[in-house]
Amino acid sequence: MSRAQLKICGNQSWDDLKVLQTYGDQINHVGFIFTKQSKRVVSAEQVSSWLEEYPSLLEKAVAVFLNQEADEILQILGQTGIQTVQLHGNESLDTVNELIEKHRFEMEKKGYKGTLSIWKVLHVHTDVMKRWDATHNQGIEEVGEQAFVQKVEQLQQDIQTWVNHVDAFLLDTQVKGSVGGTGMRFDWRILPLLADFIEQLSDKSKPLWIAGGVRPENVEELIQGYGIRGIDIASGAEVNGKKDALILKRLIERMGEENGTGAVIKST
Ligand SMILES: O=C(O)c1ccccc1NCC(=O)[C@H](O)[C@H](O)COP(=O)(O)O
Repeated sequence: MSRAQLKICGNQSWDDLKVLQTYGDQINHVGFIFTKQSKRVVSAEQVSSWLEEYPSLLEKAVAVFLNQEADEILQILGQTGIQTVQLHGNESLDTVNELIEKHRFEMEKKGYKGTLSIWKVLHVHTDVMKRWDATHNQGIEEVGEQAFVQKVEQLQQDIQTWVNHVDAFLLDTQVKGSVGGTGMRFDWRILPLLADFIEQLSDKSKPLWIAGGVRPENVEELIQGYGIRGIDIASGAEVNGKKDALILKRLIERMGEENGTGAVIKST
């Protein structure tokens, strides 16, 4: 039995990292966002100075990008030393392959061994699930269910496309007009259909992270109810845009000491 894993994303300051350090052992990954489209954007200079101060965070660090060129991503990785990237947009397989190749070349040139770890984000739109729910309640099942089934099939197709090219999947809420870090959850009833699918395709070895509106009040539902083993939070650990020690404490307490089977995707 082991704890579900925790990633705290969108860290923006020394103060945020100081708060995270208090719970260092319980936090498996810390995320930094390098897209200007985020209100939580940080620069490579800032992050490398923070990681110099807190070197134990380097191996936990995840660099988040949104539809950026391979060369820009590589430059930021080179400056910060981060080796895990979260691709949050509609990046193509070509971009990912270019990224992997160029990263390998750079590492070899420097005589380093490290390999790049790639997490692909898949977006679950709030609208489709709401429509499915609403039409179900009104008994017009066919239209709503069709939209739901189409969305599941599309996500399953995306999983199939990416499964052999990435190290982990992250599901996040897609809200019209926003790109991430929305603080809104998607309809988690879709989870078994996607988690089981990933499990079948990847022989249980592909971690699945859930983001979007997770907070202390609902994290148990994800872990106990859906067997999820990777929890990703930005807004749900903040007060006025800053990471908050009390919320983190509550979150970690709610996640429990030993809260599952240790399977990364889901317990069966
Ligand atoms: O958080 C952002 O501002 C953000 C902006 C653009 C792309 C990604 C972004 N966040 C990445 C994350 O992994 C967040 O943790 C995830 O979106 C969940 O956020 P939240 O619902 O706020 O917990």
